[in-house]
Amino acid sequence: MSRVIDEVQTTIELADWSIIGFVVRIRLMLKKISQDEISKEDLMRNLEYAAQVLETVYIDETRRLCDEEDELSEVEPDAVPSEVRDWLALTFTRSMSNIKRRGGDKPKFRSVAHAIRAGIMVDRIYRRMSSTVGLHVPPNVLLLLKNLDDWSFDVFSVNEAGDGHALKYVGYELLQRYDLIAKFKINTQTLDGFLIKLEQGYSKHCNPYHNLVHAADVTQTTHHVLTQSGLALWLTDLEILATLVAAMIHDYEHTGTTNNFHINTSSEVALLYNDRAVLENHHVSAAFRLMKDDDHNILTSLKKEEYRDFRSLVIDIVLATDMSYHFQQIKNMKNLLSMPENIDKSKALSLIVHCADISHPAKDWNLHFKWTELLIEEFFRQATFMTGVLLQQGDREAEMGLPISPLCDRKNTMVAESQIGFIDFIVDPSFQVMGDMLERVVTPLQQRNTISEEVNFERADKATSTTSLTSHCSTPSTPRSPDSPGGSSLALLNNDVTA
Ligand SMILES: Nc1nc2c(ncn2[C@@H]2O[C@H](COP(=O)(O)O)[C@@H](O)[C@H]2O)c(=O)[nH]1
Ligand SMILES: [Mg+2]
Ligand SMILES: [Zn+2]
Repeated sequence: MSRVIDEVQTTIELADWSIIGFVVRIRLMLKKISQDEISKEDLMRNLEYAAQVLETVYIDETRRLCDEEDELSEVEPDAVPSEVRDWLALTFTRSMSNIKRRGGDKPKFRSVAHAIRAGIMVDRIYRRMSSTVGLHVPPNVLLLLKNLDDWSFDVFSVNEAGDGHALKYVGYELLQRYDLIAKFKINTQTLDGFLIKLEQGYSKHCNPYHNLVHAADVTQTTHHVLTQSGLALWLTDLEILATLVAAMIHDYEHTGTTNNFHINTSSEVALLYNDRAVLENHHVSAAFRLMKDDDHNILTSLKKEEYRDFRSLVIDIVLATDMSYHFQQIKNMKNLLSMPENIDKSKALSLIVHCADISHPAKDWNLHFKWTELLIEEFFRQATFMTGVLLQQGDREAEMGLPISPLCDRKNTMVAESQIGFIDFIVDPSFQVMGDMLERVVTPLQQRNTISEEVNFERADKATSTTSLTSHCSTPSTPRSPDSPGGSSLALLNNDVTA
């Protein structure tokens, strides 16, 4: 048996890459089919490729083994799972019979043994590949994820359909759509572990609002802005990864209490971070600590410099979600926009995530209403960080002789009025500035893109009169494809974008 395994191992090494490519293609196809995203031509091309790989592997394997003794007795057919056996029957039987017919012989028992060995080989490869192939996403979640590009994407439904794993599914799907899992060689098991740990951190304090659903919501909204504005087209993969990860972790291990509450009660974290951006410092620090574990380190393929840039951008973005920095942030961006200088990349991305963080009042009424109820509930019933006793923050503040925080007094809070204030003074101005910033950054790039495309069209027209027209629109509805431009996106923003 061990000799058979050794042989299979050798074959795996020889056939590894073509089979890996084949398995990945099959998995991708399955996913695309389930999402109705594959054309007939693509499907046929991929099936043709799969058939070629299988035939080549089979023929090589058969040739290599044709002089050996029949070793079926050494192979345990039970070791081959039924799906693999079914698949073998469908795929290999015809090739085998063709080969046999060519030789004029009857099919030999040995061929069956080879087929079973090939089955074991594929099964082993599949098992090894399971750490790099996709996570299992339930079909009803997949269906909902079709709307992932929408402004009013219903993250609550995804959470429900996904058994409370909205962050895992939204996070995974987005990294997949931008092809970041492949580009940064992120091991799927590690990613799974990382996302699960994030979800656990978000669930630590049972917050009605600052939980994993909010993190998924902010990540999806960030994605919407990046893609619908066209900004993603000019970002590097590393910058997109950093922005999405920053959105995912931006409230990690939120205590369900405000920064002011931490400061007023001299909590451990307030002492640790000297009353400055207390929660935000904790979110980002705890998340990087998590990513230091081998089992949760999704950044293993990053070079030293890449890691440094990634870390710096994530820290900037998360710290900028501190609401006490809001007015300063808006003022700084307005100043930048009034000057001809380039827009700083980290400031642009920080503003996008900050806007995503306060975006629910700009979404469908049902979503906004739900978020508001949850936030108000959290303001009312704050679990204390230090004692674990469930009390209203307002009650605790009264008990401790502290002034009661705005919106934390269940009896005296006027929800509608305070929401109008929040929308008029915080949300609306933020979105105005973000719109101006996006216009300033994206428009010149779009113009340049259109001009260069027109030049290309003219050239192409001269070369051939049958050139088909393609879209000039540079605002994508889905993330850019792996081979679209973007190698030095933010360098472009920094160096080239002026008023
Ligand atoms: N009064 C309201 N405040 C809101 C609402 N939605 C969000 N917020 C505030 O913004 C911050 C966002 O930062 P986060 O990282 O903590 O999520 C949040 O804490 C609230 O203070 C709202 O509808 N009304
Ligand atoms: Mg926060
Ligand atoms: Zn938040």
